[in-house]
Amino acid sequence: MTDGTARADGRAPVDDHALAGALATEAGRLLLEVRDEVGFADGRALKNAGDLRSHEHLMAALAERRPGDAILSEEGRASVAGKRAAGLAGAPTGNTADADRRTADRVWIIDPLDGTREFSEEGRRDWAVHVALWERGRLTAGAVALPAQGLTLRTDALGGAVTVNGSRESVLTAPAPDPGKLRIAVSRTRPPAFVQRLAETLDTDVELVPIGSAGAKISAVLLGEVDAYVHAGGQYEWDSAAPAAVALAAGAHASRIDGTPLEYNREDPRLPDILVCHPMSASTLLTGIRDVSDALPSCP
Ligand SMILES: Nc1ncnc2c1ncn2[C@@H]1O[C@H](COP(=O)(O)O)[C@@H](OP(=O)(O)O)[C@H]1O
Ligand SMILES: [Mg+2]
Repeated sequence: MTDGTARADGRAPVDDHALAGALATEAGRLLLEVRDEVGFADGRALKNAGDLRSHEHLMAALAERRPGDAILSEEGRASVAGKRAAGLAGAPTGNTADADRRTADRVWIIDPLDGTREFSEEGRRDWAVHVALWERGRLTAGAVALPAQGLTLRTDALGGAVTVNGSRESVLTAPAPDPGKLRIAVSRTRPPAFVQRLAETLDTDVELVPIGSAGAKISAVLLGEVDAYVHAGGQYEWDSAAPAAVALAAGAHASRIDGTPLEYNREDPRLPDILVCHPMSASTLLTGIRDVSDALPSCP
């Protein structure tokens, strides 16, 4: 879908891929400003300001550019609205009602600030903005901005993916791993307990690489900085929708850790585990995960 041809505001029509990329990049720029304005002395204040500013920017931009679409944002849930209204920041704009979202044809699934903890730590670059589009059962577009790295990774209208660095765009293809070696990205703060056992089980040299943010970890796989991302124990649709959309478009494997597909726009947004890697590594990792069998997901 595009904006249409004749726009009163003179803006050129933009496809969903370019729109996702532009919105994630813009929100990322705002987040860099928030870091400068608020500073790092009060981590909680910085996290709250970042979450809210990015959320409000994305909600307003989507309402303007795609007014008929539903939205599921981490920060637009009723539970978050209550918490924020009670605090300093004021209540955020709410998501589309669940019943309407569940029957909508087009749903934007957004995480205004993924890796909130890392965002609040001076010098860290592993945090992201996620903007994904789900249409009638599948992810059709997605963008992950890595503002502190000056990059946005996004899907494109040809069914592939690109890396955007300022005005430069280059084709993004998931790189194959070097033989005999596997660098597995894990959460810095909540690495799944079984991953160490998995590393010992595999018949290859495994290095576990702690990185913050699901979007930054999946981007690291796509940029060849690591070879896989394994997570279990808890996560939500907004944590993985946009990076999974980009990963699949870039030719990577992205699934639950039992190999079943990642599913989005469900009634319950919990999506607790994920594996992203090059397709060449998928069966080794899925088999290894199955062998350390208590790792298999407790599906919500
Ligand atoms: N066990 C868990 N339960 C719920 N959310 C989790 C989780 N582990 C990771 N996440 C979420 O997944 C994202 C990436 O986490 P991590 O950096 O630890 O890998 C974070 O999103 P947010 O930063 O948007 O809250 C984090 O909250
Ligand atoms: Mg998140």
